[in-house]
Amino acid sequence: MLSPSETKKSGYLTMQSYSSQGKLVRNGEKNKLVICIEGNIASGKTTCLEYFSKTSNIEVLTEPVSKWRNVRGHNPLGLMYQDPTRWGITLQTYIQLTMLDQHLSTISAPMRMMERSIYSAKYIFVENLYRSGKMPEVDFAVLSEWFEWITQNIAIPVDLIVYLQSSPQTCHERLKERCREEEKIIPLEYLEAIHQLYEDWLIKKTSFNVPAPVLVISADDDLQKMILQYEENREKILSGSNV
Ligand SMILES: Nc1ncnc2c1ncn2[C@@H]1O[C@H](COP(=O)(O)OP(=O)(O)O)[C@@H](O)[C@H]1O
Ligand SMILES: O=c1ccn([C@H]2C[C@H](O)[C@@H](COP(=O)(O)O)O2)c(=O)[nH]1
Repeated sequence: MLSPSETKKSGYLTMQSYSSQGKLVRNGEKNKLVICIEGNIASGKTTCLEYFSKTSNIEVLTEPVSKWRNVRGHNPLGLMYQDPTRWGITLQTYIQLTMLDQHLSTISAPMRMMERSIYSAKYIFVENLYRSGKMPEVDFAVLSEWFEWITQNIAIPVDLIVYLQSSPQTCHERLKERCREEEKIIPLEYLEAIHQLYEDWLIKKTSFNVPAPVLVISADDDLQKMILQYEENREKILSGSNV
């Protein structure tokens, strides 16, 4: 066990020490803001991040989808959509790892905006697979044990969640337009289930712990109107506040 003053170096997980709550924390990044952009598939998260990436002093991290489509020559994202019962745990284990990797990576600017989080991977996507009967109970139990160990032992600070709230119909249209090969088989009902889980988590706050204040932005508008909304909310977002 490390004492509070000790640090450990292991690749990118450098300079960690135990905080007063007994969690591993990253040193030297306490004053940096972390904003997570959350929302349904194709709600416009990447487009939003692209817009804010033009602002100086912001580091933008998009979801590592290319890794999820190619890990050592395998495509766990595609496999999951083809056979969720068999491959759901494979994809979600890898997503949990890659999201943890992003949360723990060194922040290169005063502020980080990142796409989704380790929290939505578990509370939305794993939960959806399990509730829809497509993830065996043992797979859900193993993933849950991993998630609980991680969140109980490692500090994963988030200062603000920006929720791009969109109708499942809008997302379905945009998803068809984007035309990602693996996602061609996603039916509207899948997006409706993801939407409901997001609403219960971030709006009703009835399902799981919400790790940060939530700023809700309606995301059904066209791009021009979205930019107006981003400008209206710029100050709140950049100060990490929802009021
Ligand atoms: N406000 C918008 N109006 C119309 N199309 C949009 C809008 N925002 C994004 N798109 C398009 O919808 C698709 C999904 O957007 P994207 O930003 O990739 O979503 P996400 O990252 O949430 O999955 C892309 O083809 C993108 O160009
Ligand atoms: O935990 C997760 C996170 C994402 N996915 C899937 C959903 C989409 O097909 C892609 C990327 O999501 P975007 O909303 O387009 O960024 O990954 C998942 O299955 N599980």
